[in-house]
Amino acid sequence: MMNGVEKTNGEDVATEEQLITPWTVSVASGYTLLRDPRHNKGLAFTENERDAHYLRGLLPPALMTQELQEKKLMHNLRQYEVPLQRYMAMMDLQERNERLFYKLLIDNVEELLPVVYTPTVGEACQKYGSIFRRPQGLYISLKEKGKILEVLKNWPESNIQVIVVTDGERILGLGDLGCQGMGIPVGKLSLYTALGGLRPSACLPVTIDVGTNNEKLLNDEFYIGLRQRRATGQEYAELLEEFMTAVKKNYGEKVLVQFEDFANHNAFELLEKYSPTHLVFNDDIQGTASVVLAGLLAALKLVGGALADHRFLFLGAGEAGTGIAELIALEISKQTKAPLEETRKKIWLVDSKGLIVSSRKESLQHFKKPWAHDHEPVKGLLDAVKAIKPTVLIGSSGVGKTFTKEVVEAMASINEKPLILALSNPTSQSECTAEEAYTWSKGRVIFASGSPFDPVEYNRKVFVPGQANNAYIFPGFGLGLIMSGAIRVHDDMLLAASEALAAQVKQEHFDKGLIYPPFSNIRNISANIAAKVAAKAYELGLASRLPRPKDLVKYAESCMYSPVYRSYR
Ligand SMILES: NC(=O)C1=CN([C@@H]2O[C@H](COP(=O)(O)OP(=O)(O)OC[C@H]3O[C@@H](n4cnc5c(N)ncnc54)[C@H](OP(=O)(O)O)[C@@H]3O)[C@@H](O)[C@H]2O)C=CC1
Ligand SMILES: CC(=O)C(=O)O
Ligand SMILES: [Mg+2]
Repeated sequence: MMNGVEKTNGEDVATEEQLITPWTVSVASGYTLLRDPRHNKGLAFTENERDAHYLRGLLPPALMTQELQEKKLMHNLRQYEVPLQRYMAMMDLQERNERLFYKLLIDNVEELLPVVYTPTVGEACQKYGSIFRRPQGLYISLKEKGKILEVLKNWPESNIQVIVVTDGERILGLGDLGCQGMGIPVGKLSLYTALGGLRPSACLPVTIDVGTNNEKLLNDEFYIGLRQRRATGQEYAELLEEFMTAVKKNYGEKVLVQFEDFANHNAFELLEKYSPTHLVFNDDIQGTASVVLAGLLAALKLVGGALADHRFLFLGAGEAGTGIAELIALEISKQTKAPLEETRKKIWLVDSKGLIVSSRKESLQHFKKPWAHDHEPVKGLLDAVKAIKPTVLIGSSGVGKTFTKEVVEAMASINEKPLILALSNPTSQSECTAEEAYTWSKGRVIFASGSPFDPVEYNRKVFVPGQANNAYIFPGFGLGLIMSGAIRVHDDMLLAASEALAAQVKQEHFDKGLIYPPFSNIRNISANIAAKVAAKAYELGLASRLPRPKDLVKYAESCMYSPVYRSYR
């Protein structure tokens, strides 16, 4: 197929009573063709195409291959020293020539991921009002209440397979960025295509705007969102309900809705509410859990023992922290046959008030209650490390510089090879830098972080930090769901994705101290994750695409979008 997972829902499904949008389909040519990012090839249009499509004179005479265009653009991008300028150049390219954008991203993934994704996308969201040029997704605000189905029909594509939606309340570790959170669904979906092979036209970025509590944005004359404080309670729930209903009605049961960067007081509730009726996935809770579990499973080769032999301590007990904790407990429970209530006891979490212990249970949010184990109260992280003596320390608080020298030294005094994951994004919120982790542990730490760090030289040895980011999981996970026609997400699919990712870590990676494979091989990794997720969907009876393809890895690869230019007749 080589052009993305095939379309799943027919276009003419409206009944006689339903209103429809009168779309016409026409062949782009001439000036319009050059301005159409999906079909534009710039100087790569051949002589024949220039004749046949009325392009003569609209282009200078030179012809360029896509490879040469790529070389030129990479050269140009590298001239920019300011990361945000690179981001804007990439967004301009996406709006000018989509295939070239994806070719660049796929072929230079390690270099360009930090540009279109964390950390730069964080800064882009903060300044989105100033850098905004063209809308790249759908904005659904309180003003659209009662009209969301119509709004969905305004989008030029009707065969949508994945929606990434945010309400902008917890953008990375940067807090409430309101409507400017749009950079996140746009960035995540560009990875769906580049890393997971979904067709760009099948991807829909959505930002739900219910206001913002960010005073700075409310007072910013360039702010692009509703200038009011956040709607909550019934008003919020009704808008979300209308959105979820409209999405299913418009795109069918098999459209995947990925919730992204919602604040935890809504995230858990939305996931619980819509899991039974929709194909939904919360990337921050579930995708992060799967990627971290994969890293831990791989790391056992370096630190020894089984997962059940380890003790885990988290700084941060929100979506990421408790999501990961629950998946670790589930995996240990599957491996040892011990009940979840028992396996959870190997896992401890610290929130802004200190260690989560049973004496705090009454006042805890519901997602923290399972982690309130018997222990005397402990205030700070350092004391918690000393009290719990974890083998694994995971940062998921969104607060930077919290893994201090004392904390890392304490981990290194307890463990020969301490495992430390600083998950918070972007780089400014990272719990510590890679250099700090290697230096303070005297080169003994196994370290990975949510945002990328360069390799570090310590004591004449080069250490390569891995990137523990859900970007390893969600593109392949989503591909697996879509190619199998899955109708629901199941926890066992998350475990399958973790195992598939962990299996991709080879000896050469372990030798460098890595617990994740490099992103340079991500499309192959995604195909393997997709195959395992799809296999699980078939096994659980949740797959609707029948018969089941025999070789799921090959099938996944055959479904993946290729950015190579097509020839026009
Ligand atoms: N690497 C990756 O793939 C991913 C990384 N992340 C990152 O994780 C971070 C957290 O995200 P998420 O879990 O969704 O956020 P939440 O808001 O759901 O959770 C944050 C948690 O951190 C706690 N916390 C805040 N400040 C402190 C502090 N000073 N000391 C101790 N605990 C503190 C909060 O405590 P309290 O409950 O008491 O307020 C809360 O439990 C973000 O930076 C995000 O970018 C998220 C998803 C994926
Ligand atoms: C990576 C991601 O999803 C986050 O930081 O929120
Ligand atoms: Mg996120």
